Amino acid sequence: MVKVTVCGAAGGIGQPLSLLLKQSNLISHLALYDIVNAHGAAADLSHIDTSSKVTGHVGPFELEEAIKNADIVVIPAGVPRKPGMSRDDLFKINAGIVRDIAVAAANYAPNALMCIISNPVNSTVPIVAEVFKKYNVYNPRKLFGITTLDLVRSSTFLSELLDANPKQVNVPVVGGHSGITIIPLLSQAPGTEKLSEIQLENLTKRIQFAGDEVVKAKNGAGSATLSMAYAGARFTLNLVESVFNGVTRVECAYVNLASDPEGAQLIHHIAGEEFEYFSVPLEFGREGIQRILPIGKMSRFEYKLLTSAVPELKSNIIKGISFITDDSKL
Ligand SMILES: NC(=O)c1ccc[n+]([C@@H]2O[C@H](COP(=O)([O-])OP(=O)(O)OC[C@H]3O[C@@H](n4cnc5c(N)ncnc54)[C@H](O)[C@@H]3O)[C@@H](O)[C@H]2O)c1
Ligand SMILES: O=C(O)C[C@H](O)C(=O)O
Repeated sequence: MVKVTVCGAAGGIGQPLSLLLKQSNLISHLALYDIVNAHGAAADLSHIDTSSKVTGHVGPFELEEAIKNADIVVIPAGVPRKPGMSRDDLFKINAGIVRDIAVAAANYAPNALMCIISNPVNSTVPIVAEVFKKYNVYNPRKLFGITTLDLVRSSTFLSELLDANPKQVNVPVVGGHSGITIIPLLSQAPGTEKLSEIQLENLTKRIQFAGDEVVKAKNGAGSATLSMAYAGARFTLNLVESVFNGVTRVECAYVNLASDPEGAQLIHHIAGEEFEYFSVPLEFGREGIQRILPIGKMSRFEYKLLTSAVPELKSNIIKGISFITDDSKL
């Protein structure tokens, strides 16, 4: 019996993500929460002939029911970018939205695995951690910023260059989830030794700024939704398989390095600096994060990317943490 609550379920990501989750037999209850239209989305999805029950919940008064005893809470709630905006520009609105959902989760589903999609992910994940700390229910092994879209894009773009099947092309992506903090470790993917330095640089930039490609193409109507729904479902279902079915899975995600102090040490050693959150390859297990896996060998170019990413990443993390620690009402 696995209950998954999607917060922001009526949105551009929320609806197709919920559709993909509805197809899984591993989920028994799919609870859709939003401040608008979640009853309609739930009625619609509930006609699909898979075994999970679907319920809809609208507005803060129905949040408790939506989130109560959830095993997994996935959060794609909040505003998306328009052309010319950075992910950090979304902080003003999305930080409060994610905080309020985290407070409800800390109260009504303190053991849930928390999967954060809302941007800026580099800051919203620390926000959830700090809320859970204030409520004394924090387990860093159960908190994830979903960066799967960076992995999906890396596989797609690299496979185009190599003329290969994207399903057989895997690139670890570490760091954070915004521009230069996205660090694809292309040197670890077989076949990239055939690419020139310029090709590797261009491909890296394309992966780092792929979100802008979609924002520009949508021309004011938002950012990636369908590819994100695909990525979010892949991540969530891998987590369900590991935690509830005992199948070991490996995925990269943006996590608190306190989830595995030994793994964290290796990362700090490579970076030559300490930071609390980083996207890393993870092995999932019954508790959520079982192990942070080594990030492996990096090229000199990738090492430079890491050095340039750290200041922005650190400032994003501090911004998220202080949003909660400076809030005396919580
Ligand atoms: N992590 C990633 O890789 C990634 C990828 C794409 C988009 N995103 C982010 O996901 C977020 C959602 O994007 P979208 O395109 O689905 O936006 P959207 O506007 O289409 O949908 C957002 C939904 O959130 C709902 N919402 C607003 N306030 C809420 C609240 N307090 N509680 C519950 N729901 C609330 C809205 O009603 C809406 O239905 C954005 O912040 C976007 O930047 C992240
Ligand atoms: O680009 C965005 O704002 C949305 C998302 O983070 C993405 O990478 O597509």
